[in-house]
Amino acid sequence: MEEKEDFGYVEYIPVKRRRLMESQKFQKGKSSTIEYEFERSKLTESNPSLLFKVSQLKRKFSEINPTEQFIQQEKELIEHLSDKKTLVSVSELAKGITYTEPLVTGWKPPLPIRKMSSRKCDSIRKQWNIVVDGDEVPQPIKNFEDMRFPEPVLKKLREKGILKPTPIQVQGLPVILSGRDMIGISFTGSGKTLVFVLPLIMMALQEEMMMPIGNGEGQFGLVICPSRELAKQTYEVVEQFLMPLKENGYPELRPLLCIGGVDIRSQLEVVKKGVHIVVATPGRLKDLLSKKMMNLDNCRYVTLDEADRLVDLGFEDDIRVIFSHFKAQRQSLLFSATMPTKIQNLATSALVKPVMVNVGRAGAANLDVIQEVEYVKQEA
Ligand SMILES: Nc1ncnc2c1ncn2[C@@H]1O[C@H](COP(=O)(O)OP(=O)(O)OP(=O)(O)O)[C@@H](O)[C@H]1O
Repeated sequence: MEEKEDFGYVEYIPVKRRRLMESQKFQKGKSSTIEYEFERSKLTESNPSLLFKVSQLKRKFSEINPTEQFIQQEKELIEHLSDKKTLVSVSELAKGITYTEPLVTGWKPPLPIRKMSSRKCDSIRKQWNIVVDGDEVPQPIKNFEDMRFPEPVLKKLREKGILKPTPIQVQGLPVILSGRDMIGISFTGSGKTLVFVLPLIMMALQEEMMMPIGNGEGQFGLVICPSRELAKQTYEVVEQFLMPLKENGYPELRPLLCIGGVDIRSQLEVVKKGVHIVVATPGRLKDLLSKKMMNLDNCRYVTLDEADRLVDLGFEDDIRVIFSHFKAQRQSLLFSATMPTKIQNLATSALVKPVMVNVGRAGAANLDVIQEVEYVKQEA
């Protein structure tokens, strides 16, 4: 009985599988090499290997001169490298959070400056060779007093012989004090350190007054530098302004220099007491964050100093890891001497409605500028 039933049984084959079997029958007899080539070319189109990309680039560049080749190559490679990478934290990515509005600070310039017309602002910028870009750019301010720094800070500036702000300070300080994200393009020695250090100290003071940092708690502000030397110099500038504030009855702010080559235990001792401001190089900072010896839970202000060097030295991935530790929106500042595509990509992914302040020297080395050298015969 059972046998009879089995004999008449026709197994049901789903339509999808049937189609597949039909197509396999059809494909039989065709050369397997052709199939393989076809599949391979499909794969190469959708996900080309590095070797394939390089051979394509080489073919493309054989017809253009070496300078154009270099610029084109750099552009293409940067595009491939920076395509999908963004500077946001893991939790932000997971929750689909994107910030659309800048942070608000309690800082406001005096009324006459707030009332300054945009024409007047433009004429000041022109006079100081400042180029700006962005929405609702805060007014430039031509003296430190109107920036409303506390007296101990103003006194320290005077002691250092710093009487009038430099162009990047005239525009950069009001932008940052008002809470905006900023891209600062300036050359070495333009006075940019104070542009991010002074608002950092003001912000940390304000936060400490509202909610003091407890033992073992993390910092309000972070500066990331490409070298230990630069980090040390920046840390010293921070210290110079914290001292007079403390002496004049302001809350104590503890800074930390977080760099490689220094005994990690001494850095952890400072962390235990709770730190307000950290000046770091990417490697050591990433290390401490990954080992959970430090966190960015309270951090709401971050500066990437010399961003072009940070990228050139290969710290881009470390910076991404560091940014993945943020828990909330922060004010982000990026300083660079040049603005090649890779820095633009970094800025776009990290900043919210940024203001760009450019006081770069005319003719400074830049990817958009082709520099040609012509050799001439010396006349007798
Ligand atoms: N407004 C100012 N007036 C006079 N001197 C200033 C002013 N601002 C900064 N300085 C001084 O100029 C020097 C260079 O400033 P700073 O280090 O901030 O420049 P920088 O652009 O950060 O340069 P670098 O790229 O070398 O770090 C410092 O000694 C600083 O104290």
